[in-house]
Amino acid sequence: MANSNRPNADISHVYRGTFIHSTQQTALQILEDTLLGVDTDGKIAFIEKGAELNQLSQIFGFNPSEVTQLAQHELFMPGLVDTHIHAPQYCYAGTALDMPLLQWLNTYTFPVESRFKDLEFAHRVYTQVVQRTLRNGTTTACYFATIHTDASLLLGQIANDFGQRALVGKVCMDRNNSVKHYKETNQESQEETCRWVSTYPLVRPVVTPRFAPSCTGALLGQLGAIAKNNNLHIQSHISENVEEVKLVKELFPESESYTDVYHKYNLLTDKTVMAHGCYLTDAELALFRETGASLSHCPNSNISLCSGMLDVRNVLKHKVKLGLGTDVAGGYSASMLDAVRRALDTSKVLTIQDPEYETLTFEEVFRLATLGGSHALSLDDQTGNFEVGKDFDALRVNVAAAGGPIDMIQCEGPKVRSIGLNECAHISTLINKSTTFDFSFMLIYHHFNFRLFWKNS
Ligand SMILES: Nc1nc2[nH]cnc2c(=O)[nH]1
Ligand SMILES: [Zn+2]
Repeated sequence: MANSNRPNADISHVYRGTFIHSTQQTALQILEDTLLGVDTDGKIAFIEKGAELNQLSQIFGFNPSEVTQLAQHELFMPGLVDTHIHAPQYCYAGTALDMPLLQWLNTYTFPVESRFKDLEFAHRVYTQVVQRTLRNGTTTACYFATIHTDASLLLGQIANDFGQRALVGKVCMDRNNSVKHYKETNQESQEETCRWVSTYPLVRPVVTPRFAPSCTGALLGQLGAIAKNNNLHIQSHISENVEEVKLVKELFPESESYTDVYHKYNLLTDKTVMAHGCYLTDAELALFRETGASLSHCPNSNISLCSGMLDVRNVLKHKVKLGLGTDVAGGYSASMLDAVRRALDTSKVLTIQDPEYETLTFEEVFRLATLGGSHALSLDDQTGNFEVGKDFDALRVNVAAAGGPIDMIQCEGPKVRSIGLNECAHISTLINKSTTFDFSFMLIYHHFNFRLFWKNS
């Protein structure tokens, strides 16, 4: 039995069945007939083989008859981590994808985001995005809100009330020549960020310069200082599209690169997550690695806005922390399962272009959507996989749920070793491996209290 267990913990729940997750060493580990104990604080107290039941029940003082046994077609996997999503943009997700980034921001995004001054409207949209992402299995989300502090506070409150682990950023921008009413003065942005940081009650605040073109150097420097003085997370966008990279060169001629702009203003730290990075050079990736900053790969958005394709293999080679993001509404789907599929698609397109290119495996992308995301957000001490001491933040998956998206086909054949389910709805004992998946979920969280959500939605 592993000596990392915590025998003094008070156990509130014990589950027995199949657990799948990622570790640093193994992209997808399948633990069959496994026992996992959760303590009264919602933390994992032990994870052991089913055969150890009697011994564990004595050490931890629980009754073996109270163990929750998963059915044959059920499994637990870690909650999905969306490392980059714009909560206000959920209200137009799936529309308005007919322009490249900078025109798209000016034409659709800024006018819509300016409406979030209206708290009633914000409440409606933010409730919907939190509920929807939870239903899709996102138990941790790193949100951009808008420039409005009170509406951003509301988003944090709503995520907390529904039990979603959230990082939330009040967007900062003191530069906007196209939609002039949707920006702050430098002083407002600074003062409101400080108010945001100090009044934020529950969920973690993130310092959020929208991206370099929306901020003056002065504001970037002030935000870097606020993050440093309060040891805060930072999020922004980088090198998403060619025109944007060119614009940054013009706006910040003294900087060596886009990455250098953020670095100069102390915005690249081991608590920074930057979305996209499609056009980063190897030297810029090395700077990410050096500073401990991470990237959020948002493949749906990159394709939908015709921005580019991230070479994930190269990012991994540079040992830069990497998670997946939906980037709603540049990405049209609020589902991390979609992000998994699009990440695989993009990788395969890169292989079509260059047959030597080492395509990502399903297992690697599963890891990006779970452990990779928690690592990218510096939350890997709390979530991302099933390790003793982490929160039990899990999805209970029933692949045979009545009315669910998957048909079970029983036939003779090799045992399924890989949890890769096809959207066209087969998991059969003949399919050894496939690339995409769709689940019937039951979400179980223990990170605040025991909460049970949307059964099989
Ligand atoms: N995809 C995307 N890129 C951005 N760059 C700056 N703002 C945005 C945004 O809202 N979405
Ligand atoms: Zn974005």
